[in-house]
Amino acid sequence: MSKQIYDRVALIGLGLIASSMFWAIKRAGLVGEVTGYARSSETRDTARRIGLCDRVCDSAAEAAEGSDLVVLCVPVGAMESVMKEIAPVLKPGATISDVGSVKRHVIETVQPHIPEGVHFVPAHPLAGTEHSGPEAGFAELYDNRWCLLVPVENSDPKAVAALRGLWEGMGANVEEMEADHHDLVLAVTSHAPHLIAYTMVGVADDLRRVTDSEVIKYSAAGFRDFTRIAASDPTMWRDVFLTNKDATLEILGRFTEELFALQRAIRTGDGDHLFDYFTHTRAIRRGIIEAGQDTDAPNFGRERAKP
Ligand SMILES: NC(=O)c1ccc[n+]([C@@H]2O[C@H](COP(=O)([O-])OP(=O)(O)OC[C@H]3O[C@@H](n4cnc5c(N)ncnc54)[C@H](O)[C@@H]3O)[C@@H](O)[C@H]2O)c1
Ligand SMILES: O=C(O)C(=O)C[C@]1(C(=O)O)C=C[C@@H](O)C=C1
Repeated sequence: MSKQIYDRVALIGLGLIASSMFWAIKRAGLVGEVTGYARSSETRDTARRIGLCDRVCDSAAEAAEGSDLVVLCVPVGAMESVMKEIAPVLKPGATISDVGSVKRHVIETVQPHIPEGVHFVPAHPLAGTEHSGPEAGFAELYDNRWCLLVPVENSDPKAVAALRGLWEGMGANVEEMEADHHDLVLAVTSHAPHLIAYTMVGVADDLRRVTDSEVIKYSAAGFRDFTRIAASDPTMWRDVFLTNKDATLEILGRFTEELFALQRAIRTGDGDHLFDYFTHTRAIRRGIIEAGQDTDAPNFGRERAKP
């Protein structure tokens, strides 16, 4: 039985996420033809050179025309303008999806431009690395990782089912989630942690210790992890914070309160507070492991598997 889910899929924006999708799609033979478009001619040239996409097009509209599924893989702040550009060429019955890290903003800016008869099923794969661009992708990125589908009101069940099939075929575990809830959950699990990592590395640099070779040489795993995360793409993360403002600010507010409490405990020598707090957080980590939910990037850094 054929595993093919769509005849033609267009990937708009050929970076880490789109290139990983392409290799994963090819690995499993999920799509007849994959077209692709990126804004810069340099990226399009690179894509052609490494065989990323069956056909690399010179405009988003050319890539989207005739496609059964178009996936917007650009930074969240660029989704609306791409959607406006491709809207006139979409074929009736096609599905528009995206991979943006924020969902409410994407729905508010993209949905108004979806033509009558075209389906819209936003999505977000919870997998990535600090690398970006067309050469950063690899087929295993989504293996055993979550992909959240965030259907809008009146999303066509068949369009949702087909997209679910595509993500499952790429190796992901799929669940559905409501947009505001998604944005709050991601503010806790991804957005605030990234901001904290950016800050920590910035603070260390202020102290002129990051570039000190001894600090790098002897830095413990915790700080190394911060520097990895703080190397993530500036455009992508600028857009995430500007478009998930409320949830991120709420979580950062709570974070600051907890931090102040810990700061006070250190200043006043309140060892009980510190011990109880760390005992509580250790129990959370152990609970995650016992529930089999440890998502420590098992696929980070693997070689890209060519189709
Ligand atoms: N990197 C991650 O860890 C991760 C994880 C999940 C979801 N996402 C989301 O996926 C999307 C893409 O992220 P990525 O990591 O692949 O980024 P990336 O920087 O690797 O790639 C983005 C691509 O989009 C192109 N682009 C930017 N603006 C464009 C425009 N206006 N028109 C056409 N192309 C344009 C860039 O040239 C680049 O090729 C973002 O919305 C991001 O929030 C990222
Ligand atoms: O593994 C990483 O480097 C990531 O930052 C991936 C990560 C995350 O925070 O978990 C980053 C952004 C996303 O939208 C989804 C996944």
